[in-house]
Amino acid sequence: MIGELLAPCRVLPVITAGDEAGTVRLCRALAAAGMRAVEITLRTPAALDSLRAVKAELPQLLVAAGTVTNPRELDAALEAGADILVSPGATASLLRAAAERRAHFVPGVATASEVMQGLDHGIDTFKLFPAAAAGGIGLLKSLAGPFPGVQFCPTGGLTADNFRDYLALPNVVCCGGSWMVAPALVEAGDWDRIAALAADAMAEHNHRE
Ligand SMILES: O=C(O)C(=O)C[C@H](O)[C@H](O)COP(=O)(O)O
Repeated sequence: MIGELLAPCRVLPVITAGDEAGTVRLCRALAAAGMRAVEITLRTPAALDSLRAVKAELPQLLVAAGTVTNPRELDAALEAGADILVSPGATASLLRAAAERRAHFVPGVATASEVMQGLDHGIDTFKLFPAAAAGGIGLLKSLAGPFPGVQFCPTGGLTADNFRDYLALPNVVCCGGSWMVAPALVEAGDWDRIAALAADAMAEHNHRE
């Protein structure tokens, strides 16, 4: 189910929200360039209000809350209207809370044991985090053996140059990354570059469909 939501998104831009208006503007540019989903990390004071504003202004955009690290944040993100909850990790309390709320939860994993803990809670789609540092393409290929039904959204260390190599793997449902919303681009208001990187992320190239 969550895999069906994520597959058409291809790339999930990981946004650190500065303020509501700026985040809406950024998300509008990403949507205009063809992106279908964004992840707004709960790392800044403006994150939840920004998420709420993006949901109100751009209802067609799938909005994930990122950096959800405990059940309190999970509830706050759901209350703000998040469609999906993404975490860098997979604690027992988060897995339990997400199951109780029947939320679309994508826990972060980097090992086989963490995947198995998620499977025990009925989860089959995970964020691989930190993807590049944890083993990247080689780790994903290795995990495909014991976990044939499991899909990953690798995030952390992906770039405009390598994300297609990740997307081409059969067990990768989509990729996460901040390269098209890098703070330097956002602060400089380089909307053309942001739009070009976003459009490139959505271009088909060699992605399996
Ligand atoms: O806070 C989270 O939940 C995260 O997802 C951590 C990082 O922001 C992403 O992994 C993006 O990483 P980069 O694309 O390497 O910038």
